[in-house]
Amino acid sequence: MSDPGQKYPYPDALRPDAAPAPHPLLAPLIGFLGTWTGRGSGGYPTLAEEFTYAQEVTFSHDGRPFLHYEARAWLVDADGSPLRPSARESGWWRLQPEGRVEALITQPTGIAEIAVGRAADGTADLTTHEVALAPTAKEVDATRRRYTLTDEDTLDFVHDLAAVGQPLQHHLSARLRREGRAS
Ligand code: HEM
Repeated sequence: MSDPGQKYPYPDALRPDAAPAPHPLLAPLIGFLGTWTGRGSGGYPTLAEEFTYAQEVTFSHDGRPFLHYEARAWLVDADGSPLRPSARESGWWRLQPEGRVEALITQPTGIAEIAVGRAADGTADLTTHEVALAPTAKEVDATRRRYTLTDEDTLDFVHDLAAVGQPLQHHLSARLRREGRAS
């Protein structure tokens, strides 16, 4: 009989050379696997001030053709000291043939996004397919998320936002470094 106390037997992998072998459809984004940390800045016309933030982003896989995505940001002061927790989100990036991506991303602010786009050679460009809002969430109409591996240890991220009556425009940019590498 199987042991009812057994742990989940299929842990996620954070590296392409770790088990399980990555699914071939992950190939365009294989360089995204791992944990990334870095700094960014952001703003929006409705906000009184620009802000600086730090972020930790993780992409992992379990051998199937999707990535598990997790991101946590916190606001920092000019010295980089933490001020308070900020945006968090997690989800699934489903890789399709020809580098097509379908991403499902949810946030504790009551926003659930489905974004679609393309991945190729260490870049991903995703735009909103649908947004679903919890009754008390802020109004978000669309986003565009661009990720670029500028080298194997550097991931640049730009996020545009159409929300609270404003047209699609810049909300965030960040440069993330692979965890464990000098910044
Ligand atoms: C690294 C990730 C992010 C950071 C650091 C960040 C930071 C901020 C900050 C500091 C504010 C001002 C309100 C406050 O102080 O909390 C804000 C507002 C907002 N953000 Fe973000 N954000 C992030 C990601 C996102 C994402 C992914 C979305 C939507 C999909 C989003 C949508 C909004 C909206 C709708 C507002 C409210 C604007 C308003 O009411 O005027 N943010 N964000």
